[in-house]
Amino acid sequence: MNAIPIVTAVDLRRRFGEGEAAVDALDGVSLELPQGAFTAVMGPSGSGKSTLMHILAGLDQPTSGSVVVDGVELANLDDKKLTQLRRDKIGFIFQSFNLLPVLTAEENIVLPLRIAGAKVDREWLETLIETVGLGARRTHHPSELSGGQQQRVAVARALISKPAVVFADEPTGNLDSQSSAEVLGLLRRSVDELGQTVVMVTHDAHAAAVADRILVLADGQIVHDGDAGSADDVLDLMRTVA
Ligand SMILES: Nc1ncnc2c1ncn2[C@@H]1O[C@H](COP(=O)(O)OP(=O)(O)OP(=O)(O)O)[C@@H](O)[C@H]1O
Repeated sequence: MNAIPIVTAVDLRRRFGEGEAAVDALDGVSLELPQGAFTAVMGPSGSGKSTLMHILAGLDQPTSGSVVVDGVELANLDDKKLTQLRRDKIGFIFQSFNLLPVLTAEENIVLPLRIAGAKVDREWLETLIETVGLGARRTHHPSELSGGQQQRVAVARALISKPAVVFADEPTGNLDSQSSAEVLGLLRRSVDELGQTVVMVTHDAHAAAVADRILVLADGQIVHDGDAGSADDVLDLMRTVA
């Protein structure tokens, strides 16, 4: 594993609300995500997983603490520069696919580049379409695709700009087990074959076992950080720490 951190967070705190109603969603989280690693983030509902992802991806600001993505301190960026950084360096995959229904699979994949006014690297597009196994369905619209196929389009869309890091928030949450396995296999290959850095929130031990490393959050703090191991190892881990 390459040791260069693509994402570094130091003492992140995020408080929602004020006074007696205040919730500390993150309560002092520090971490480094090395390049070319697949990290799963687990933990009980309400432990701060989504809040952490949103802050690492520049979608939400911490109450205190710092985030550096690919050498850039997010707190130093104005809105325009932050939007640009998210566009250039970060890919997202959501539970609900978030594809545009009026666009074909291929048009959805290249949409981030079109929005940015950036040129489409045709060779890379072909590689991605091939890798995600959508060659025969590139002109289909999302309504003509299965959930698994839609999520594969979303994975290709997240990778099209060759981002420094891909954040996936429960990417298999809406999929059956076979489609889940396909999407997880795809994320795994993006790490192994393309050197992609991937961070994935999941509740599923089988999904987490595909990662290299597992972070477990509880009450806004990291309570475990270690190698992923097998699905049974992950289940044991969740029983003991969360
Ligand atoms: N916008 C908000 N306003 C107020 N409280 C919030 C907000 N977002 C999150 N919280 C609170 O912060 C805590 C952490 O929420 P978060 O969504 O990060 O947890 P999670 O681990 O992702 O949960 P889940 O697994 O259910 O998605 C929770 O107590 C939640 O109610």
